[in-house]
Amino acid sequence: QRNKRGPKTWPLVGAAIEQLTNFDRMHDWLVEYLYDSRTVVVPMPFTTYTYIADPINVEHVLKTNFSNYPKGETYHSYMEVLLGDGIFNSDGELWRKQRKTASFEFASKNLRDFSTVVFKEYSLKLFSILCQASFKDQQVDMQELLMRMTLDSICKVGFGVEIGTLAPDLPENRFAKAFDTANIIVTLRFIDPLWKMKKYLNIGSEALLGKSIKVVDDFTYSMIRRRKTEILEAQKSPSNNIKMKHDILSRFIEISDDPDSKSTEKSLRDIVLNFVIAGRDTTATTLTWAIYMIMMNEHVAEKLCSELQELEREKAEETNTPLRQYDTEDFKSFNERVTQFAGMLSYDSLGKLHYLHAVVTETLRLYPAVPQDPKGVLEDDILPNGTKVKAGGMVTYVPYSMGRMEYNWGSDAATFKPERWLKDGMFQNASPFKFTAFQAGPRICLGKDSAYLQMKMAMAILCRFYKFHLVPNHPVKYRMMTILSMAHGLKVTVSRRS
Ligand code: HEM
Repeated sequence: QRNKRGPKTWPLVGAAIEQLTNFDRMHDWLVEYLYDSRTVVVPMPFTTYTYIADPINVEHVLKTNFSNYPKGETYHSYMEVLLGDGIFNSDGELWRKQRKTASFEFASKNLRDFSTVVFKEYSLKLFSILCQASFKDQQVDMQELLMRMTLDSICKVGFGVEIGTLAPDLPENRFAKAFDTANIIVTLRFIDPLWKMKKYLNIGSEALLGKSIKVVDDFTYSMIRRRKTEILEAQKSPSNNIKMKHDILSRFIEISDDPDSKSTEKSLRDIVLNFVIAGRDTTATTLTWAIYMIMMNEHVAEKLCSELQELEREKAEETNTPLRQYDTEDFKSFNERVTQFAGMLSYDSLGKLHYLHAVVTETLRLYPAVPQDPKGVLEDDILPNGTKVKAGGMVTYVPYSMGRMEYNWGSDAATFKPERWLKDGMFQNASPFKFTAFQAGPRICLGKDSAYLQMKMAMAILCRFYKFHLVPNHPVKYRMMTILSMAHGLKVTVSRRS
């Protein structure tokens, strides 16, 4: 096999041995192969995985021959217990219908306005926790805090409910804990060959999964019932002036054919949980890597802070309101000033922060929250570069590798350089088939704009007023999961900026 590109293969087991021995560093293992050849074929026992990093092949799989590359039955059966038949976990007509309705809802101004208020509120809660830590000189785990922030936010936007995991004493919440446990266990099914047996016998991780799903379901169904009652009351007595809610669940109840029907409860449950799963870890993980990137690149942190100060000055001038003086040693004046700054942040003003947009996008190029994304193959096909793929195999586009390839980004591909996204100071998009952090084609991420809104809100508030410092010797590496989270969290100390 000396002249062959790709991992070493053996009879029967294919390349499984090399892949398993590199499991913990699999994303970088793929980078090494995809660097030499843009497509890597990895034969495994009973199937073949084809990994692709060339935008031409990616476009073929995600768009041109989209119908040949569904999520597939395996993915559906592993995830069904948590995601049901929600948008994330369905193909064909079932997916198409949900996509249409959800796209319409996501474009709504009401949802956007409501999300902006929620994202600001929770970014400020995180700000307060960091403020306490900075005065007490305490270390914090940014990843844990950001996970709490995005969970609280998506529960508010998704169900219209406060679950409060970001309260100052960082309480545990039954739903949050059960949701996290369920999410981890279904993900582990992909590498645990014994999960079906454990499920049948109701033992170990599968028994715990069953219990966690029950907690998640009880909570979700009680929310659905509560919202339905509120909506029916509001519809019955419009004169009472009961305000209609803008959370995703309420919107879907309102548009369902018969809001009172029991049959819609399961699909409503699936809709909401699919949004929680799609939007929570992805956003928190990206924010965690973004904080890490600005810590490692001080000039970026400074440039970002300058852009935020510039916005502050402009807004103060526009509204003829002087900026409040503050003293970083004085808790009260420091907090009053951040409240003033937060008041200046709206959907429109965040839209003007081109450097911040570039910082977040550059983070996603090198640390995409979904580092690889496999698709099933329905029928034999030939990719544009001539690679043959067989029905029943898997084709995986690999955003983590794609972002690091010189053939995609030039000789400085490995460097964190937000400027690559700017032309005359304005953010310029790249082709979604080259920058694939949000996928591309008909199934491109539906929450992209919402995610940017939340990430920019949080980054603006935090990076204007804090400097982050990595705790010495804290190991930063990814955990091998479907989401690119940090294996040991991100331990930092925080200092206040004048
Ligand atoms: C940085 C943040 C985010 C990233 C990197 C991201 C990335 C992705 C990716 C790669 C997919 C395709 C997944 C697949 O093929 O299974 C996807 C799909 C999706 N995302 Fe996001 N996402 C983010 C945030 C969000 C948010 C905040 C929401 C909603 C609140 C959301 C909603 C969705 C939905 C509904 C889909 C399924 C679309 C479909 O299958 O038609 N995402 N996202």
